[in-house]
Amino acid sequence: MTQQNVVVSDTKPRIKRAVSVAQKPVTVPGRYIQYSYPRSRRVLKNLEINGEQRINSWVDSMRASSPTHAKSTLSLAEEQYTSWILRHPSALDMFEQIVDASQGKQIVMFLDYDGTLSPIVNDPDCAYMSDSMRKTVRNLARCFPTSIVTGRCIEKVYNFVQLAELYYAGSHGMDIKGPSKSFKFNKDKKSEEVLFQPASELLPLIAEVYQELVEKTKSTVGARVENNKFCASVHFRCVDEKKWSELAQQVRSVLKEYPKLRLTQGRKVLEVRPTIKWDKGKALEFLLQSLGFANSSDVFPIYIGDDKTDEDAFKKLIDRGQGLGILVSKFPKETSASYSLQEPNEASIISLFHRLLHHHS
Ligand SMILES: O=P(O)(O)OC[C@H]1O[C@H](O[C@H]2O[C@H](CO)[C@@H](O)[C@H](O)[C@H]2O)[C@H](O)[C@@H](O)[C@@H]1O
Repeated sequence: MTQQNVVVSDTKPRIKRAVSVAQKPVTVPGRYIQYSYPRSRRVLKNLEINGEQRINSWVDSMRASSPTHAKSTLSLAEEQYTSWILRHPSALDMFEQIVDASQGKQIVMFLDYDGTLSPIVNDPDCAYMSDSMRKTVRNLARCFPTSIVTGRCIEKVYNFVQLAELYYAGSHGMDIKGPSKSFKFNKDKKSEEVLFQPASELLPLIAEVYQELVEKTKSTVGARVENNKFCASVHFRCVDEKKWSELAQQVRSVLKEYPKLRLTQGRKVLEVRPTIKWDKGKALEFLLQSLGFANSSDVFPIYIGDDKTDEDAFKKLIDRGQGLGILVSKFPKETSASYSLQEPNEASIISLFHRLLHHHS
């Protein structure tokens, strides 16, 4: 089994790493500065580590994030929060700078779903988006090409979002669809067709591993496996913390038979996905290309996300030297996003969207 990016957990205030890493400023068009982590650190983060060791460290990191453990690090969190927020200031506080940087450029919006457009809840089937968020995203899509980029499969996320005018990149970007031809940003005017499925030949394999994961984990109370078409998600949120190691081992024991699949970590979830080099960052690039901005310097992509998997998109923006990433997080976290938005995310995200719309009108 190969593994990458198995690093972040849900609520853990990862202060020490977040503030101790020396960041290198990267100038981007506009008046502000983005920060990126030194290459050696990025390479280090992506090193594949022995599976067993990795699973143990992941479970340890989840334990440390549970409320009882988190209390002991709270004062540290408070102390160091100020330092983190200086590096990743609130996108609302920096709104004028964002507007200045995007001047004369086409803003293109990329939005993660869970934890960004909808609150994190125990039951993944109940992660509803509010009507006010839907209305605001609809308005946003009238002004700027807008995509949902999510770990969920397109069908599920569409049921929540219900906006036909958006682009959707489901299964961590492995299933990309465009909006119907009636919408103005669909330049090709080809309606609702599949734009890209880079791992389509692995569909039967994912279906098979999903069934095996269901079977293997059924004895663990609270465990849940979600079929996300090109990925499968094993949820830990409702499992007794004492059983997390056991559940992680169950997942690992299934995965070791599937060299074409790998494991990544999200918020109290392990995600099984193809080993192909495709992620939310690649999906962002693909969508920009589909929109006709492949080599354009007149585009300003804004990506908003809350999760480890969104970091690939934040990094892609830094590599392109365009636009900016906004991390939705209550706690300081190691991130390649330039700015932050804090929970309750709905209020702050809607407020940011309203300000963008107001400025555009
Ligand atoms: O890329 P995203 O849109 O952020 O999707 C990532 C995963 O999100 C969902 O799980 C997360 O949200 C659930 C509902 O709030 C929560 O119960 C779970 O603990 C979180 O990990 C979704 O269920 C997964 O399939 C997505 O891959």
